Amino acid sequence: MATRTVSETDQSNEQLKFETSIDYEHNKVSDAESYSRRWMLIHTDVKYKYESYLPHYVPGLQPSLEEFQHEDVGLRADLNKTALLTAPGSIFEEITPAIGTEVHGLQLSSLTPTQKDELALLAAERGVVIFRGQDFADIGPDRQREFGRHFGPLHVHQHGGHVKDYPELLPVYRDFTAGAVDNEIKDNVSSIKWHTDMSYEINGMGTTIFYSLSTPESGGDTLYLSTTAAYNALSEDFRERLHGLTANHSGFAQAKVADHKERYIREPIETVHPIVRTHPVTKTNSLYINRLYTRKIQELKNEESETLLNFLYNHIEHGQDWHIRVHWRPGTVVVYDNRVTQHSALRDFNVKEGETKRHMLRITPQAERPYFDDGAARG
Ligand SMILES: O=C(O)CCC(=O)C(=O)O
Ligand SMILES: [Fe+2]
Repeated sequence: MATRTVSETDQSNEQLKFETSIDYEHNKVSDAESYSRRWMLIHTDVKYKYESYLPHYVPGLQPSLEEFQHEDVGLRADLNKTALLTAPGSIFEEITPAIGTEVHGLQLSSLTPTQKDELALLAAERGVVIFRGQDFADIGPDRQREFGRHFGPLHVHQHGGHVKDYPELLPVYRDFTAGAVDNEIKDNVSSIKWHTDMSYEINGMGTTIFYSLSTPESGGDTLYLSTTAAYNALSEDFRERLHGLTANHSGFAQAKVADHKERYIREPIETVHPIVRTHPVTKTNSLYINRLYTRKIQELKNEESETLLNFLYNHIEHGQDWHIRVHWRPGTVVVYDNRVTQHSALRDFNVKEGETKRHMLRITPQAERPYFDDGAARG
Protein backbone atom coordinates (compact mmCIF):
# COMPACT_ATOMS: atom_id res chain seq x y z
CA MET A 1 0.00 0.00 0.00
CA ALA A 2 1.42 3.32 -1.05
CA THR A 3 0.53 5.18 2.07
CA ARG A 4 1.25 2.59 4.71
CA THR A 5 4.56 4.03 5.82
CA VAL A 6 4.13 7.75 5.38
CA SER A 7 2.55 10.34 7.55
CA GLU A 8 -0.28 12.08 5.71
CA THR A 9 0.05 15.21 7.75
CA ASP A 10 3.70 16.20 7.56
CA GLN A 11 4.49 17.96 4.27
CA SER A 12 7.78 19.44 5.41
CA ASN A 13 10.27 17.07 3.81
CA GLU A 14 11.55 19.12 0.89
CA GLN A 15 14.77 17.12 0.62
CA LEU A 16 12.99 13.82 0.06
CA LYS A 17 10.70 15.40 -2.54
CA PHE A 18 13.69 16.78 -4.40
CA GLU A 19 15.52 13.45 -4.45
CA THR A 20 12.47 11.54 -5.64
CA SER A 21 11.77 13.97 -8.46
CA ILE A 22 15.40 13.65 -9.63
CA ASP A 23 14.90 9.89 -9.93
CA TYR A 24 11.73 10.54 -11.86
CA GLU A 25 13.52 12.83 -14.30
CA HIS A 26 16.23 10.27 -14.95
CA ASN A 27 13.74 7.58 -15.81
CA LYS A 28 12.40 9.33 -18.95
CA VAL A 29 8.96 7.75 -18.78
CA SER A 30 6.00 8.21 -21.15
CA ASP A 31 3.52 11.04 -20.61
CA ALA A 32 0.77 8.80 -19.29
CA GLU A 33 3.13 7.04 -16.97
CA SER A 34 4.69 10.32 -16.00
CA TYR A 35 1.27 11.69 -15.07
CA SER A 36 0.46 8.73 -12.88
CA ARG A 37 3.85 8.93 -11.21
CA ARG A 38 3.42 12.62 -10.57
CA TRP A 39 0.05 11.86 -9.01
CA MET A 40 1.67 9.23 -6.86
CA LEU A 41 4.43 11.59 -5.79
CA ILE A 42 1.92 14.23 -4.77
CA HIS A 43 0.02 11.69 -2.72
CA THR A 44 2.83 9.70 -1.22
CA ASP A 45 5.86 11.96 -1.18
CA VAL A 46 5.23 13.35 2.23
CA LYS A 47 7.63 12.94 5.10
CA TYR A 48 8.41 9.31 5.70
CA LYS A 49 7.58 8.46 9.29
CA TYR A 50 10.91 6.70 9.92
CA GLU A 51 13.10 9.06 7.92
CA SER A 52 15.36 9.67 10.90
CA TYR A 53 16.13 5.91 10.88
CA LEU A 54 17.51 5.90 7.32
CA PRO A 55 21.19 4.90 6.93
CA HIS A 56 23.70 7.63 7.74
CA TYR A 57 27.40 7.27 6.90
CA VAL A 58 30.36 8.73 8.73
CA PRO A 59 33.79 8.81 7.08
CA GLY A 60 37.01 7.99 8.89
CA LEU A 61 38.57 5.04 10.67
CA GLN A 62 37.97 4.04 14.27
CA PRO A 63 40.22 1.77 16.37
CA SER A 64 39.77 -2.03 16.27
CA LEU A 65 37.50 -3.78 18.73
CA GLU A 66 39.25 -5.27 21.76
CA GLU A 67 38.34 -8.64 23.28
CA PHE A 68 36.33 -8.33 26.51
CA GLN A 69 34.91 -10.68 29.16
CA HIS A 70 31.17 -11.14 28.90
CA GLU A 71 28.82 -12.42 31.63
CA ASP A 72 25.53 -13.29 29.93
CA VAL A 73 22.37 -11.90 31.53
CA GLY A 74 20.67 -15.23 30.79
CA LEU A 75 22.76 -16.71 33.63
CA ARG A 76 20.74 -14.60 36.12
CA ALA A 77 17.41 -15.91 34.81
CA ASP A 78 15.06 -18.19 36.71
CA LEU A 79 15.21 -21.50 34.80
CA ASN A 80 11.39 -21.62 34.63
CA LYS A 81 11.26 -18.07 33.23
CA THR A 82 8.19 -17.48 35.41
CA ALA A 83 8.11 -13.67 35.26
CA LEU A 84 8.14 -13.72 31.47
CA LEU A 85 6.05 -16.78 30.62
CA THR A 86 3.27 -16.01 33.11
CA ALA A 87 3.03 -12.28 32.37
CA PRO A 88 -0.69 -11.37 32.40
CA GLY A 89 -2.29 -11.53 28.94
CA SER A 90 0.73 -13.08 27.22
CA ILE A 91 0.58 -16.05 24.86
CA PHE A 92 3.73 -18.04 23.93
CA GLU A 93 3.44 -20.51 21.04
CA GLU A 94 6.20 -22.81 19.80
CA ILE A 95 6.53 -22.72 16.01
CA THR A 96 8.44 -26.00 15.69
CA PRO A 97 10.05 -28.22 18.36
CA ALA A 98 13.55 -27.21 17.17
CA ILE A 99 13.26 -23.45 16.74
CA GLY A 100 11.02 -20.44 17.16
CA THR A 101 8.46 -19.15 19.64
CA GLU A 102 5.81 -16.60 18.73
CA VAL A 103 4.60 -14.21 21.43
CA HIS A 104 1.39 -12.20 21.58
CA GLY A 105 -0.01 -9.91 24.27
CA LEU A 106 3.26 -8.62 25.71
CA GLN A 107 5.11 -5.36 25.03
CA LEU A 108 8.91 -5.61 24.95
CA SER A 109 9.05 -1.93 25.84
CA SER A 110 7.44 -2.69 29.24
CA LEU A 111 9.56 -5.70 30.27
CA THR A 112 11.21 -5.57 33.70
CA PRO A 113 14.96 -6.31 34.00
CA THR A 114 14.05 -9.78 35.37
CA GLN A 115 11.84 -10.47 32.35
CA LYS A 116 14.63 -9.32 30.02
CA ASP A 117 17.05 -11.77 31.66
CA GLU A 118 14.47 -14.51 31.13
CA LEU A 119 14.03 -13.40 27.51
CA ALA A 120 17.78 -13.91 26.98
CA LEU A 121 17.38 -17.47 28.30
CA LEU A 122 14.29 -18.09 26.15
CA ALA A 123 16.11 -16.83 23.03
CA ALA A 124 19.08 -19.09 23.84
CA GLU A 125 16.74 -22.09 24.17
CA ARG A 126 14.42 -21.36 21.25
CA GLY A 127 16.86 -19.54 18.91
CA VAL A 128 14.24 -17.09 17.66
CA VAL A 129 11.43 -15.34 19.58
CA ILE A 130 8.92 -13.40 17.47
CA PHE A 131 6.93 -10.64 19.13
CA ARG A 132 3.86 -9.34 17.31
CA GLY A 133 1.99 -6.08 17.75
CA GLN A 134 4.88 -4.20 19.35
CA ASP A 135 5.18 -0.45 19.96
CA PHE A 136 8.99 -0.89 19.94
CA ALA A 137 9.51 0.88 16.57
CA ASP A 138 7.92 4.02 18.01
CA ILE A 139 9.58 4.33 21.44
CA GLY A 140 12.50 6.35 20.05
CA PRO A 141 16.19 5.55 19.47
CA ASP A 142 17.27 6.22 23.08
CA ARG A 143 14.91 3.65 24.57
CA GLN A 144 15.61 1.19 21.75
CA ARG A 145 19.36 1.43 22.36
CA GLU A 146 18.85 1.13 26.12
CA PHE A 147 16.79 -2.03 25.61
CA GLY A 148 19.60 -3.58 23.57
CA ARG A 149 22.27 -2.59 26.10
CA HIS A 150 20.61 -4.79 28.71
CA PHE A 151 21.99 -7.85 26.87
CA GLY A 152 25.57 -6.72 26.27
CA PRO A 153 27.79 -3.93 24.90
CA LEU A 154 26.33 -2.97 21.53
CA HIS A 155 28.23 -3.73 18.34
CA VAL A 156 28.92 -1.01 15.78
CA HIS A 157 29.23 -2.38 12.24
CA GLN A 158 32.62 -2.22 10.51
CA HIS A 159 31.21 -0.17 7.64
CA GLY A 160 27.41 -0.31 7.75
CA GLY A 161 25.34 2.85 7.81
CA HIS A 162 23.73 3.70 11.11
CA VAL A 163 20.99 5.89 12.50
CA LYS A 164 22.40 9.42 12.77
CA ASP A 165 23.88 9.93 16.25
CA TYR A 166 23.13 6.27 17.13
CA PRO A 167 25.97 4.16 15.67
CA GLU A 168 24.63 1.09 17.51
CA LEU A 169 21.35 1.17 15.56
CA LEU A 170 21.85 -0.54 12.17
CA PRO A 171 19.27 0.10 9.43
CA VAL A 172 18.72 -2.56 6.77
CA TYR A 173 17.06 -0.53 4.04
CA ARG A 174 15.94 -1.03 0.45
CA ASP A 175 13.72 1.06 -1.79
CA PHE A 176 13.50 1.92 -5.48
CA THR A 177 16.74 3.90 -5.39
CA ALA A 178 18.65 1.46 -3.21
CA GLY A 179 17.41 -1.45 -5.37
CA ALA A 180 16.04 -4.82 -4.37
CA VAL A 181 19.02 -6.66 -5.84
CA ASP A 182 22.36 -5.20 -4.87
CA ASN A 183 25.97 -5.96 -5.78
CA GLU A 184 26.25 -8.76 -3.29
CA ILE A 185 23.71 -10.99 -5.05
CA LYS A 186 23.45 -9.72 -8.62
CA ASP A 187 25.33 -12.74 -10.07
CA ASN A 188 23.65 -15.33 -7.84
CA VAL A 189 20.70 -17.58 -8.68
CA SER A 190 18.93 -16.59 -5.46
CA SER A 191 19.25 -14.02 -2.71
CA ILE A 192 20.01 -16.58 0.02
CA LYS A 193 23.04 -15.71 2.18
CA TRP A 194 23.02 -17.83 5.33
CA HIS A 195 25.15 -16.36 8.08
CA THR A 196 25.67 -15.55 11.72
CA ASP A 197 26.09 -11.80 12.11
CA MET A 198 29.73 -10.62 11.95
CA SER A 199 31.22 -13.99 13.00
CA TYR A 200 34.62 -12.54 12.03
CA GLU A 201 34.67 -10.37 15.16
CA ILE A 202 36.57 -11.57 18.26
CA ASN A 203 33.63 -11.49 20.68
CA GLY A 204 30.57 -13.11 19.11
CA MET A 205 27.12 -11.54 18.79
CA GLY A 206 24.49 -12.47 21.39
CA THR A 207 20.80 -11.74 22.02
CA THR A 208 19.99 -9.69 18.93
CA ILE A 209 16.96 -7.48 18.26
CA PHE A 210 15.63 -7.06 14.71
CA TYR A 211 12.45 -5.14 13.91
CA SER A 212 10.44 -3.81 11.00
CA LEU A 213 9.74 -0.15 10.36
CA SER A 214 8.30 -0.57 6.88
CA THR A 215 7.51 -3.81 5.07
CA PRO A 216 6.82 -4.65 1.40
CA GLU A 217 3.30 -5.76 0.47
CA SER A 218 4.58 -9.27 -0.11
CA GLY A 219 7.91 -11.03 0.39
CA GLY A 220 10.96 -9.76 2.26
CA ASP A 221 10.67 -12.49 4.90
CA THR A 222 13.71 -13.55 6.93
CA LEU A 223 14.78 -17.21 7.14
CA TYR A 224 16.16 -18.57 10.42
CA LEU A 225 17.67 -21.92 11.35
CA SER A 226 18.95 -23.61 14.51
CA THR A 227 22.62 -24.57 14.53
CA THR A 228 22.03 -26.43 17.81
CA ALA A 229 19.47 -28.74 16.18
CA ALA A 230 21.81 -29.14 13.17
CA TYR A 231 24.61 -30.20 15.56
CA ASN A 232 22.32 -32.61 17.43
CA ALA A 233 21.26 -34.28 14.17
CA LEU A 234 24.82 -35.53 13.54
CA SER A 235 26.00 -38.94 14.74
CA GLU A 236 27.95 -39.01 17.99
CA ASP A 237 31.10 -40.19 16.20
CA PHE A 238 30.90 -37.38 13.69
CA ARG A 239 30.29 -34.76 16.41
CA GLU A 240 33.33 -36.04 18.33
CA ARG A 241 35.47 -35.56 15.22
CA LEU A 242 34.43 -31.91 15.03
CA HIS A 243 35.17 -31.13 18.68
CA GLY A 244 38.21 -28.95 19.10
CA LEU A 245 38.59 -28.05 15.39
CA THR A 246 38.82 -24.33 14.61
CA ALA A 247 38.19 -22.19 11.52
CA ASN A 248 39.01 -18.67 10.46
CA HIS A 249 36.17 -16.20 9.81
CA SER A 250 36.88 -13.20 7.60
CA GLY A 251 35.30 -9.74 7.36
CA PHE A 252 37.32 -8.80 4.26
CA ALA A 253 34.86 -9.92 1.58
CA GLN A 254 32.03 -8.01 3.27
CA ALA A 255 34.20 -4.91 3.48
CA LYS A 256 34.91 -5.21 -0.27
CA VAL A 257 31.21 -5.24 -1.16
CA ALA A 258 30.80 -1.83 0.43
CA ASP A 259 33.70 -0.57 -1.75
CA HIS A 260 33.44 2.99 -0.48
CA LYS A 261 36.49 3.63 1.61
CA GLU A 262 34.94 6.75 3.07
CA ARG A 263 32.28 4.59 4.70
CA TYR A 264 34.70 2.44 6.65
CA ILE A 265 34.78 2.98 10.34
CA ARG A 266 37.11 0.04 11.11
CA GLU A 267 39.58 -2.04 9.11
CA PRO A 268 38.19 -5.54 8.47
CA ILE A 269 39.67 -8.44 10.48
CA GLU A 270 39.87 -12.22 10.48
CA THR A 271 39.45 -14.36 13.65
CA VAL A 272 39.80 -18.07 14.44
CA HIS A 273 36.86 -19.67 16.32
CA PRO A 274 35.95 -23.24 17.32
CA ILE A 275 33.66 -24.93 14.77
CA VAL A 276 31.54 -26.33 17.60
CA ARG A 277 30.77 -23.78 20.30
CA THR A 278 29.15 -24.13 23.70
CA HIS A 279 26.45 -21.73 24.84
CA PRO A 280 27.42 -20.20 28.21
CA VAL A 281 23.83 -20.27 29.54
CA THR A 282 22.28 -23.48 28.22
CA LYS A 283 25.64 -25.34 27.92
CA THR A 284 24.40 -26.80 24.62
CA ASN A 285 26.70 -27.14 21.61
CA SER A 286 26.05 -25.76 18.16
CA LEU A 287 27.83 -25.69 14.81
CA TYR A 288 29.68 -22.42 14.39
CA ILE A 289 30.62 -22.09 10.73
CA ASN A 290 28.76 -20.19 8.03
CA ARG A 291 29.10 -19.91 4.28
CA LEU A 292 29.37 -16.12 4.30
CA TYR A 293 32.32 -15.59 6.64
CA THR A 294 34.04 -18.93 7.44
CA ARG A 295 37.08 -19.71 5.29
CA LYS A 296 39.13 -22.74 6.35
CA ILE A 297 39.40 -25.35 9.08
CA GLN A 298 42.80 -24.63 10.51
CA GLU A 299 43.80 -28.18 11.47
CA LEU A 300 43.01 -29.70 8.02
CA LYS A 301 44.53 -29.47 4.54
CA ASN A 302 42.72 -27.32 1.95
CA GLU A 303 40.77 -30.09 0.21
CA GLU A 304 39.83 -31.74 3.50
CA SER A 305 38.62 -28.44 4.93
CA GLU A 306 36.63 -27.62 1.80
CA THR A 307 34.94 -31.02 1.78
CA LEU A 308 34.06 -30.92 5.47
CA LEU A 309 32.86 -27.30 5.39
CA ASN A 310 30.70 -27.98 2.33
CA PHE A 311 29.16 -31.01 3.99
CA LEU A 312 28.39 -28.94 7.10
CA TYR A 313 27.02 -25.94 5.17
CA ASN A 314 24.71 -28.20 3.14
CA HIS A 315 23.65 -30.08 6.27
CA ILE A 316 22.85 -26.84 8.16
CA GLU A 317 21.15 -25.10 5.24
CA HIS A 318 19.06 -28.01 3.93
CA GLY A 319 17.66 -29.60 7.09
CA GLN A 320 14.17 -28.09 7.01
CA ASP A 321 13.51 -29.78 10.38
CA TRP A 322 15.33 -26.87 12.04
CA HIS A 323 14.26 -23.98 9.78
CA ILE A 324 11.54 -21.34 10.11
CA ARG A 325 10.57 -18.32 8.05
CA VAL A 326 9.44 -15.06 9.65
CA HIS A 327 6.93 -12.93 7.80
CA TRP A 328 7.27 -9.31 8.85
CA ARG A 329 4.29 -7.18 9.67
CA PRO A 330 4.28 -3.66 11.08
CA GLY A 331 4.91 -4.10 14.81
CA THR A 332 6.95 -7.32 14.50
CA VAL A 333 10.13 -7.56 16.58
CA VAL A 334 12.37 -10.65 16.50
CA VAL A 335 14.80 -11.43 19.31
CA TYR A 336 17.28 -14.08 18.15
CA ASP A 337 20.40 -15.56 19.67
CA ASN A 338 23.20 -15.29 17.11
CA ARG A 339 25.18 -18.01 18.94
CA VAL A 340 22.68 -20.76 18.10
CA THR A 341 21.14 -19.62 14.81
CA GLN A 342 21.86 -18.52 11.27
CA HIS A 343 19.59 -16.38 9.13
CA SER A 344 19.19 -15.10 5.59
CA ALA A 345 17.31 -12.14 4.18
CA LEU A 346 15.11 -12.82 1.16
CA ARG A 347 15.31 -10.10 -1.48
CA ASP A 348 12.37 -11.49 -3.40
CA PHE A 349 10.11 -8.46 -3.12
CA ASN A 350 9.15 -6.21 -6.01
CA VAL A 351 10.26 -2.66 -5.53
CA LYS A 352 7.89 -0.07 -6.94
CA GLU A 353 9.09 3.46 -7.29
CA GLY A 354 7.75 5.72 -4.58
CA GLU A 355 5.81 2.84 -3.01
CA THR A 356 7.91 0.06 -1.60
CA LYS A 357 10.32 0.39 1.25
CA ARG A 358 11.74 -2.47 3.24
CA HIS A 359 13.16 -0.82 6.29
CA MET A 360 14.44 -2.85 9.22
CA LEU A 361 16.53 -1.99 12.26
CA ARG A 362 19.01 -4.23 14.03
CA ILE A 363 20.46 -3.79 17.53
CA THR A 364 23.29 -6.25 18.14
CA PRO A 365 24.57 -6.87 21.68
CA GLN A 366 27.95 -8.58 21.77
CA ALA A 367 28.56 -11.69 23.84
CA GLU A 368 31.46 -13.93 24.88
CA ARG A 369 34.31 -14.94 22.61
CA PRO A 370 33.08 -18.27 21.18
CA TYR A 371 34.49 -21.26 23.11
CA PHE A 372 34.10 -25.03 23.15
CA ASP A 373 33.67 -26.79 26.48
CA ASP A 374 34.55 -30.46 26.13
CA GLY A 375 33.01 -31.21 29.53
CA ALA A 376 29.68 -29.77 28.45
CA ALA A 377 29.85 -31.90 25.29
CA ARG A 378 30.20 -35.13 27.27
CA GLY A 379 27.63 -34.14 29.90
O1 LIG B 1 17.10 -8.18 6.10
C1 LIG B 1 17.04 -9.25 6.68
O2 LIG B 1 16.03 -9.95 6.72
C2 LIG B 1 18.25 -9.76 7.37
C3 LIG B 1 19.38 -8.82 7.27
C4 LIG B 1 20.59 -9.35 7.91
O3 LIG B 1 20.98 -10.44 7.74
C5 LIG B 1 21.36 -8.51 8.80
O4 LIG B 1 21.01 -7.36 9.02
O5 LIG B 1 22.34 -9.02 9.35
FE1 LIG C 1 22.40 -10.82 9.42
